[in-house]
Amino acid sequence: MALIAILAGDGIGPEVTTQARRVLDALGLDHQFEDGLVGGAAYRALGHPLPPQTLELAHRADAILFGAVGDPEMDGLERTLRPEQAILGLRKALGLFANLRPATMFPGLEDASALRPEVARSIDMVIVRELTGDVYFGDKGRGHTKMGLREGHDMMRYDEAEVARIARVGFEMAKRRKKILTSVDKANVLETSQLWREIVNEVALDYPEVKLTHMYVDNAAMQLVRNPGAFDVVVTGNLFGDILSDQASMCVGSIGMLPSASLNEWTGTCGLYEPIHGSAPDIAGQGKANPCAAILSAAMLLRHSLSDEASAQRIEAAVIAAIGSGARTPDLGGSHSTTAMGDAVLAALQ
Ligand SMILES: NC(=O)c1ccc[n+]([C@@H]2O[C@H](COP(=O)([O-])OP(=O)(O)OC[C@H]3O[C@@H](n4cnc5c(N)ncnc54)[C@H](O)[C@@H]3O)[C@@H](O)[C@H]2O)c1
Ligand SMILES: CC(C)[C@H](C(=O)O)[C@@H](O)C(=O)O
Ligand SMILES: [Mg+2]
Repeated sequence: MALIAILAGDGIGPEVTTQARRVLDALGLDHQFEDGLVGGAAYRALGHPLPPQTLELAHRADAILFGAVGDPEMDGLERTLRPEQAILGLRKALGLFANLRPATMFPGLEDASALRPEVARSIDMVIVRELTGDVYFGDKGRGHTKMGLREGHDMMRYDEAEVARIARVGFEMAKRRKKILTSVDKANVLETSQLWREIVNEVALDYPEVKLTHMYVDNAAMQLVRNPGAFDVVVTGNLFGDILSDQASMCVGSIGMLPSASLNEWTGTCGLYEPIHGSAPDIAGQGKANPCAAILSAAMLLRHSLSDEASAQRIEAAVIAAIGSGARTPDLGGSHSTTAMGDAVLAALQ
C-alpha cells in the first residue's frame, strides 16, 4: 500500500486537488492518503510555508499530489516566508531536478486554443524543465551601488553534472517518442547557456537515434506559436522552462489543462505531481477553476511513482472522454463548475 501525501496549498489548490482525490478514490486502489499544510495556509496556521511536519510527510510519502501555493496578502513577507518558498523548498529538499510538462491537444479543445485550430491540432509535446538549479537557486541579494542606487541580483549558474542529468532525461524521453529533441537556451548571450549547449552535445553522443536541435529561447517562444506541432521533446533550464510551459498551455487551450511530474531521477521513485498553474487568486473560491491539470497530475503520479500505467491511462481516457462529451470549465469557454467538471471525469471513468 502506497502513501500519497496531499499538499493542497492556497487559492484554487484545494479546489482542484479535491477533484483529483475524488478520481483517485474512484479507482478503488489500495492507497493511503495523508494531508499536509503548505504555502500560505501553513504560514497562517504554523508560521512557516514549509513546516517541518510537512517536510517530514513529503519524505515519508511514496508520492506527493500538490495543488498550488501563493497568496497576494503575503507578497510583502520576506522572501524566505513567502508561500512560493514551499514549492521551491520541496523541489530542492527532495532533489526533484526533472520536471516533465506534457502539452497535448485533446480532441475537441481546438476552439479553446489561442492559436488557429489547424495550427493547434498537431500539438503533442513534452517540456523537460530543469527544476533545482539556474537563476532560481543561485546567490541572490539586494544592495546599493557606489552611487547609492538600490540594486538586486540573482546569479544564473549550472554545473556540467546538473546539465548532463537533465539532458539525459530529455534524450530518454525523446527516445520513447518521436526521437526529436530541441534544447532551448540563450547561448548567444549567456555563458551558462554556452556550457549547457556543450554538455547537451556531449550527452547526444550516447543517443545517435535522437535528432537534436539547439534553439535560442526567443526563437523557441516564436516557433511555439508559429508551428508548435514541430516540437516533440524540449529540454531547457528552470527559468526558460517555466515561461515556455505557461505559453504552451495556452496553445492547447488553457493553463488549467497542463499537469506536471517533478522527479528525482528518470525512473523516478520519489515524485511530486502538480498542475503547472498557480493559486489563481482572481478566481479562487468561485468554483471556476479547471481541475483537469490536477486530475492529469494524479495520472502522472500513478504512472511515474507507483508504476501503475493502467490506472494512469484510465484517468487520461476519462479526461479526454469528458472533454469529448462537451464538459468545459469557463477557461475552456464553458460553464461547468470545478465540481461539475470533476463529475464529468468521474462519469467517464471506465
Ligand atoms: N506551483 C505553484 O504552486 C505555482 C505556480 C504558478 C504560480 N504560483 C503562484 O500563484 C499565484 C498566482 O500567480 P499567477 O496569477 O501569476 O498565475 P496562476 O497560474 O495562478 O494564474 C494565471 C491565470 O490563469 C488562470 N488559471 C490558473 N489556473 C487555472 C485553472 N485551473 N482553471 C482556470 N483558470 C486558471 C488564473 O485565473 C489567472 O487568470 C502567485 O502567488 C504565484 O507565485 C504558484
Ligand atoms: C510558484 C513558482 C515558484 C513556480 C516556478 O516558477 O517554478 C511556478 O511558476 C511553477 O511553474 O511551478
Ligand atoms: Mg510557472
